[in-house]
Amino acid sequence: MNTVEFKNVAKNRKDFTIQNLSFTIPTGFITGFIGPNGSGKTTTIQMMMNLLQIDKGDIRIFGNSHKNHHNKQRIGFVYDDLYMYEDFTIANMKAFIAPLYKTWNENLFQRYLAQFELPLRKKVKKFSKGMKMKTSLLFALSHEPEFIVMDEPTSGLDPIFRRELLDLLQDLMINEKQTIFLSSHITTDLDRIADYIIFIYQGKILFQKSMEEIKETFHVVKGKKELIDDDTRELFSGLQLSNTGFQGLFEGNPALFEPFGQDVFIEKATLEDIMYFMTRKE
Ligand SMILES: Nc1ncnc2c1ncn2[C@@H]1O[C@H](COP(=O)(O)OP(=O)(O)OP(=O)(O)O)[C@@H](O)[C@H]1O
Repeated sequence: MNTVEFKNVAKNRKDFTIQNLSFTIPTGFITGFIGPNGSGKTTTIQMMMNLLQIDKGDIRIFGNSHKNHHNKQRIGFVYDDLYMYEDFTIANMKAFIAPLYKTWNENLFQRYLAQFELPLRKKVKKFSKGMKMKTSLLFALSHEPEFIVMDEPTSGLDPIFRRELLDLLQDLMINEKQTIFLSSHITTDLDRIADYIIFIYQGKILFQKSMEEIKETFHVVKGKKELIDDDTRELFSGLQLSNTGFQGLFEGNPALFEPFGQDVFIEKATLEDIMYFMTRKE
């Protein structure tokens, strides 16, 4: 079952185009959304949250149109821009936000407030970036959403809280109905917690795969430069040549390289390797 379905979505911005964007977010899993700067992650999330009009295509959330305002009750949206609330304190924000949600859980709010060590009576505009992210997370989680959407939640967080956040997300998954979608540059975070990865580059989806499949099929192959010719070059999704050697990203069964014996060195690719090689311009 899918919580979200994008079908052939198109959007033209000034110098940026998204065409035929199709992907799904499976229910009950953590899906990571990766791509280099400016590849369209925030644009995609804004379209999903109906903050940005789409030009063409169809977006479904919980099987409904993404414009259905009842969806909001069931979604927790986390982002670090709280510009609407700059002059509010967390106490003011709660008075405003809590009544909007039928499923508001005050005990949970108090628990996260203490856990995140946030001040109740300080103005949001005096918060650091990390504190704003924590505040957004606090409100998103306190109404017990089925679907949590996070745009770069770990950027601006110190490594200790980043770790805590990732642990918290994993704990949330114990309740199997929950679905999490998060964009991140920090691919090591996703290596740790994601079940699925969607990779976007220049407004196009390069792939959507399970972490298991990624770990099985993507490898970095290293060896001497002489091994690269027109035929072997074709094997790689991205290649880096130095004076003496090469490194390339290979997708498929690495047994293919067995005949090369000690002449090549093969290791499993990390998400960072995959992003690096697949977006390399030779
Ligand atoms: N308000 C806007 N009007 C016009 N173009 C925009 C606007 N916001 C973003 N863009 C353009 O859309 C493209 C995609 O940006 P987007 O923020 O979606 O990428 P991203 O993958 O989230 O990047 P990052 O990782 O840097 O946050 C960029 O070329 C950007 O210049």
